Amino acid sequence: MTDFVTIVPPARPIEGRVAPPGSKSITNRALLLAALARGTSRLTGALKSDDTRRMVEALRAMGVVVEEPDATSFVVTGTGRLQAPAAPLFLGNAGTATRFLTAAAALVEGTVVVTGDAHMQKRPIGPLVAALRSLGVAAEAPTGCPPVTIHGTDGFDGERVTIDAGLSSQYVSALLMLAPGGRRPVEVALKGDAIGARGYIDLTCAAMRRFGAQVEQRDLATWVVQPGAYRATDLHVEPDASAATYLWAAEVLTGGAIDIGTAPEAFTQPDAAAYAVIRRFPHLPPVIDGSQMQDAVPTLAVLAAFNATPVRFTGIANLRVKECDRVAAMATELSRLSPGLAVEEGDDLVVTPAAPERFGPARIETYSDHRIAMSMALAGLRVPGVTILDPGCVAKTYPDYWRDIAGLGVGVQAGG
Ligand SMILES: O=C(O)C1=C[C@@H](OP(=O)(O)O)[C@@H](O)[C@H](O)C1
Ligand SMILES: C=C(OP(=O)(O)O)C(=O)O
Repeated sequence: MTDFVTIVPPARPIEGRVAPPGSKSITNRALLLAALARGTSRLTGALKSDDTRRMVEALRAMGVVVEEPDATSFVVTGTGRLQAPAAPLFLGNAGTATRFLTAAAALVEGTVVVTGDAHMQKRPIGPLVAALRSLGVAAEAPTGCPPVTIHGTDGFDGERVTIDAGLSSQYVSALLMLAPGGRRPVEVALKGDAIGARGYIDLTCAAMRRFGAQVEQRDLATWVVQPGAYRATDLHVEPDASAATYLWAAEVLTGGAIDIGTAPEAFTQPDAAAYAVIRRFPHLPPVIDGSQMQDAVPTLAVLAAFNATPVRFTGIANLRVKECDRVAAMATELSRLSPGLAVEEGDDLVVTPAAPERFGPARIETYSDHRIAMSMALAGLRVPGVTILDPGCVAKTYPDYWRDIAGLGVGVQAGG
């Protein structure tokens, strides 16, 4: 990939068809559950990107057979057990793979080291490690972030675990997917009932049920999972809702019409809730609670820059522990387009739109964060001379992003 791309504002509204890739969240859940099941599962419509490749490589390192018959399918054959890997599992900056495999490592007989790149080594995992220990799993993460060492014993005896999911809902998903491997029913309880992106827990429960697990939600903060083996199954993965937000936003920013092949209400992922907000552009509400559609916040923040009135984003404190500190990154990068366009206020992001003549060309830092790259490129649909540095970082979840928007008639000039 080139060092940068410069976006050329389209002369006309963008019209056309493009299908976003498969859901990262569902693909990585399904890959793990298929690997834990005995037998062969076929996943179609799946995402193939850095994050899912990390998961696949880790599963292969634990003895799971994963075949790739075509560009969107995985055929996963498990034996019902994961083997201890010969080397640390390196998971790049894939939060889902890192958190889900840290918990699943309790089902291995032997030691597993879960680690990732420099960014991942700054993303907290302490609450998940503490929860595993309370279930009787020997695990340690001396820095509170990966690397994590787990001494698996092919199961665990604990029956109740309380988890502080304030920093990441992925801790809850990881524990839930591990839970059927326990020797007794397991109750997973939230410390407090506040949790960002509750919809990801629903996605986890749906995937678990699809693979034959019995999981029941008792109340807003408690789930009970019965012990039992996962069953191999075939699954068609729906498109990625977070990826869809860029296309929905491109549509309203240019007054165009983009057919993404899936109706907004057909998605089961939480970020699909962003559609209703996006359709209100240029009259976005003055306060947007981003807690239940976190990965869509960078997209919405770019739209806010061209809105009729200012927008405050609340409920986004945990965006600071994503691939980068997204609250700081969006404030800094939006303000390159027009000084003072976005500011941090506590953990909120406040975007105050500027008049069109006050926007100027800018080189946008992306901090190895696919969502900063993909969202800030949308500003280039309105502002001439928006250059996105390190455009290859989109490969984390949407490797064909630049090709797809170019296919809609947007000028994407590669350089470097
Ligand atoms: O469970 C999932 O698939 C995800 C949960 C969210 O993370 P957190 O739970 O860490 O907020 C989201 O940001 C991430 O992209 C995917
Ligand atoms: C936060 C994200 O990813 P993850 O936590 O899975 O690395 C994301 O895709 O925006």
